[in-house]
Amino acid sequence: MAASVAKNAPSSAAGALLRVGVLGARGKVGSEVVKAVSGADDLELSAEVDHGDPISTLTETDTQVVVDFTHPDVVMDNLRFCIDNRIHAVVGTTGFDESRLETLRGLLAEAPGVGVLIAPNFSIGAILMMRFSAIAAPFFESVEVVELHHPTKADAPSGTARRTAEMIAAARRAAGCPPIPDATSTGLDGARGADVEGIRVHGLRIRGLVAHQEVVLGGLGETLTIRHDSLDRASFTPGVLSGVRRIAGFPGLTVGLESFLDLD
Ligand SMILES: NC(=O)C1=CN([C@@H]2O[C@H](COP(=O)(O)OP(=O)(O)OC[C@H]3O[C@@H](n4cnc5c(N)ncnc54)[C@H](OP(=O)(O)O)[C@@H]3O)[C@@H](O)[C@H]2O)C=CC1
Ligand SMILES: O=C(O)C1=N[C@H](C(=O)O)C[C@H](O)C1
Repeated sequence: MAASVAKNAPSSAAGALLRVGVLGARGKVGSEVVKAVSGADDLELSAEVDHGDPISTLTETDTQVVVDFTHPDVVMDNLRFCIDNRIHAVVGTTGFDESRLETLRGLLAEAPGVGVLIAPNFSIGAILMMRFSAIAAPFFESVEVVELHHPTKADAPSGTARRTAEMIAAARRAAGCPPIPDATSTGLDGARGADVEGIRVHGLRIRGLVAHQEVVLGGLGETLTIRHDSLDRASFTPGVLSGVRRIAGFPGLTVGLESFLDLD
């Protein structure tokens, strides 16, 4: 391990700038984060690391907080490095299931004071769309999630869709809702989408799109559609910067940027 104490006091408190490194710095979202960090008065861009660059740049540059927008296949190794080196991490990369989260909790237990935020979506509109969907879900018989993204997206369903479905399922369980009606007994595999805790999730990959989601709810003689559109990847950066500024105050694992917001 390169350091024995967490670098968990935002140095801006002492007048210095908080040193922020970006993993996936040349990617579609990472490059927007680089611009946003560079433009923030209280932050200093300490490292830009992309595929093929040495991750040790982070420790060599005394990076205090890392932002990761890379790929589901590499993010766990990146986080192992950060936690071992007592660097806080704000993670947008998707692909986190319960087993990955459990692994992170184990690693963080060995690194007191280090904070890791995993947020399936950093845009405020998407966070509210998820929250509104969970609030509405127990009031309707039917609910399904449709996510729509650019065709270069690595994973399906999107992390946002998976999390939305989990939140909806939890809200319906808590309210004692019966299973969603669906009489389908024949057809082609996949035609009804993926099943996330009893909630159907459908994925579209369409050239020209960025990141979009609809949650369609239905009851007796009515439907409600809750839709969010990220039209530009800049939509993710205010949430990322909030995470960067606050992560040191949240040691351990946090899932969802909403934990940092006052939504209740
Ligand atoms: N939470 C949120 O709000 C959002 C999350 N995302 C998620 O973020 C991730 C990235 O998305 P996006 O920017 O569109 O993808 P991109 O493919 O455009 O960017 C990923 C970048 O990471 C690079 N990379 C790959 N491996 C490593 C590594 N080991 N170390 C450093 N860099 C590496 C890639 O290089 P190369 O291409 O050469 O492999 C690429 O430049 C996805 O999981 C996506 O779902 C996206 C938008 C918002
Ligand atoms: O890959 C993307 O583009 C996005 N990924 C995240 C996800 O999988 O939910 C967030 C947003 O949908 C954009």
